[in-house]
Amino acid sequence: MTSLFDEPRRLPGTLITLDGPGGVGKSTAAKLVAETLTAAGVPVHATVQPSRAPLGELARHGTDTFRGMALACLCAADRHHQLDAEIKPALRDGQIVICDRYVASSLVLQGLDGLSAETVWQLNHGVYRPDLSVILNGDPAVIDHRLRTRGGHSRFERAEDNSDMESGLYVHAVVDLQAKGWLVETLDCTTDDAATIAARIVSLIHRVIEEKIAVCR
Ligand SMILES: Nc1ncnc2c1ncn2[C@@H]1O[C@H](COP(=O)(O)OP(=O)(O)O)[C@@H](O)[C@H]1O
Ligand SMILES: Cc1cn([C@H]2C[C@H](O)[C@@H](COP(=O)(O)OP(=O)(O)O)O2)c(=O)[nH]c1=O
Repeated sequence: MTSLFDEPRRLPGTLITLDGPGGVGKSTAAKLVAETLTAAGVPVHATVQPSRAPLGELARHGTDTFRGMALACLCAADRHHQLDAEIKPALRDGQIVICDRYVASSLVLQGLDGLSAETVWQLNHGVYRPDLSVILNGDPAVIDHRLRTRGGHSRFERAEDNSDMESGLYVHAVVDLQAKGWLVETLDCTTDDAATIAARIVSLIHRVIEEKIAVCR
């Protein structure tokens, strides 16, 4: 599908995305990672998908209304707009952008609605490839316990078998992303606490930045 010709120009900043089943600990980890990097004096822009712009809020609060292709288009449109309006400007500015959910979430959630991966990739054609895509996953029973304790935020998260389904689909999404040339790291979040998970993500980010600097030398 996507040829190298379509690959958007790389920007000075670093895009790190976090995806994984609802309740696995993405938002908690994203917050801790941003706090750790900020405390170390690193310029960080923390953001979420769907975005906090009107289109994103429509998707976030509209999972009972919008399904299938409609929700897929809404999330993809919000992602393209957020890239242009918010993420790429921060990357041009040299910042580290930590994005809670990205294309892997669409592969999994829109997949749960019956869309093929090919359709999801078509709608996401030309999106900026992250410098690192982190997938948080783990034992579905543990993730389900966290999710039920916190409470489901969407139609997907309220489904009884959500953790089983999402956890399995993220394993497929990793293979798909890697086949597209994306750098992906999966972290098992079954037993480690949130601070440990965040520290592991921070060290992955440092490694990615060091490799970028080495390539520029
Ligand atoms: N590593 C962890 N171990 C145990 N509980 C966690 C961990 N990470 C997050 N939690 C808790 O699990 C729940 C879901 O976390 P959250 O960050 O909201 O998940 P997500 O953003 O992936 O839906 C929250 O109550 C949070 O405090
Ligand atoms: C990013 C994304 C979100 N969504 C939908 C389903 C998600 O549950 C919903 C909201 O995201 P979610 O991360 O659950 O929001 P929050 O935890 O902040 O309430 O948006 C998709 O369907 N596809 C996507 O690619």
